[in-house]
Amino acid sequence: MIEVCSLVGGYGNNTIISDLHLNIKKGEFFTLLGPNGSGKTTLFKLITGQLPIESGDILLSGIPILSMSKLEKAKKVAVLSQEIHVSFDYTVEEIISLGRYPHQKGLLKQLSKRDRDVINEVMELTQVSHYRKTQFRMISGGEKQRVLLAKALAQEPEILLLDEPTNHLDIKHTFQMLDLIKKRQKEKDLTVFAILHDLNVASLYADRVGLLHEGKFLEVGDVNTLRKADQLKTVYEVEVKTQSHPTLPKPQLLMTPNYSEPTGDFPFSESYNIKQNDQYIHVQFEKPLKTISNGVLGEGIQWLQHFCNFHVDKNYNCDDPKADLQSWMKNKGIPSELAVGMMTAVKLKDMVMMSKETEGISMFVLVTAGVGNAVDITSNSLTKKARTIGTINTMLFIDAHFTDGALVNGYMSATEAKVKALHDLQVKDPHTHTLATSTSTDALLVALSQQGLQTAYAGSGTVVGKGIGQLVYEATKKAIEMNLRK
Ligand SMILES: Nc1ncnc2c1ncn2[C@@H]1O[C@H](COP(=O)(O)OP(=O)(O)OP(=O)(O)O)[C@@H](O)[C@H]1O
Repeated sequence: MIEVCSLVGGYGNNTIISDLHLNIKKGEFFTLLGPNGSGKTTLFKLITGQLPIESGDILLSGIPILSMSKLEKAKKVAVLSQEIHVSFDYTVEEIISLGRYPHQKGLLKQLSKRDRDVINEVMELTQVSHYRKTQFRMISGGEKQRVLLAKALAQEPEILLLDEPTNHLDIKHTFQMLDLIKKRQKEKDLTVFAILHDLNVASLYADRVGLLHEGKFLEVGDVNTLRKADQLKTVYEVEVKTQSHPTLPKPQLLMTPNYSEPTGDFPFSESYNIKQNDQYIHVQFEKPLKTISNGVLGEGIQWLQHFCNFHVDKNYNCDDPKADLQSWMKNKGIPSELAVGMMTAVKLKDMVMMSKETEGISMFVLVTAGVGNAVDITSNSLTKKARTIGTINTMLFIDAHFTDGALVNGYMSATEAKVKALHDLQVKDPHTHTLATSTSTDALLVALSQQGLQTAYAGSGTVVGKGIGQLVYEATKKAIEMNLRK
């Protein structure tokens, strides 16, 4: 649909694009990426015909652009560039009507019924109908952008060329505009070529991306190209870390500024405060800790500062435990967006706290344990809703610096230690009478100060993993023994 072969172009003697090849398929959403000055706009202008080609070819729908008349091109291609040139006092509707010009017939070039239908449709689509009679110059930059997109769509093009279409838009309108273009791409098999600066937005919408570097493609590929952090560092000269979007299989990039707050090590053992009463346990740190947890609140991997375990009645009706925890925390002045929230029917005075130092790494753990809902995870029987007191809640705090992998390792080590405690105490699944491996609603958090040298492993083959194992084992065993004695 768009074929670029051995393209060379630029400004007079200043060649910017050199020997560039690109093939964009019909119905594809292609995004051109690259740092300032890499040649994106120059390539865009070569494709739109605003700049003359020095050598090479550009074919649109199989036809060389040099052999296309202006009208022929306007029937196939619509352009939305950054520069807004509207010099007359047109209304919004009049501007959009200009998009129908290539399709109008006869000398008088009047709008037909079909033209009017298309104009109304694109106005509805871009949500600009309500200012159809307003002067174009009277609307905001973002609204102008939507009107110009409506004009481009009114052309009913096969190819849509966009130079930073979301430049003046806020987040809501950026996503609204790209959703709309995406919908049009899918419904009308529209081919989209877009320059975007925001790599994360590009990752969410593009089928393929091209990374332009000094007038040449460093790589053209699907959005997973953006997972290559080293390549992005070469091009953009910034440190990036690629992560996956939480709900979509798409990469998202996180930048680390060269500037960082002067932190300095904080004295771990003096930087927290524990509040414990019949209602709740609240561990508060002076600084956020990197935390992995399956808590009702604060789940996944996050930087968090408050760690809470709330007591509930054993008949507690947990329709919306998240909302309950948020409101309880609000009452206590705890910011729930920075907290892990757990619940237990175990009496909180039976909490066990233990600490340990392993090869200079300090750690401490808080465990509340009930085993009424003990489960053998390998058995077939599925436990119904828990009716008795029986949850093991574990909060483990470590003064160390773990990679994300080590964080997962640490989580495994703590879990393995809990299972060993259950086995050594011969806790059984009441349904199968086999040894239990957990209770049906256990919660665990492992929180790290992220101070000192980075550790990549924290499994059973490491000193820190063993330390976690021994500490969690001792504390869990003691907490279960207290519960069993009741
Ligand atoms: N009108 C011009 N005359 C001469 N050189 C130009 C002209 N416009 C751009 N250039 C040069 O061409 C090179 C590429 O510019 P271009 O605008 O294509 O980059 P870009 O990737 O679009 O950058 P940005 O992200 O900043 O918009 C730059 O070195 C620029 O100085």
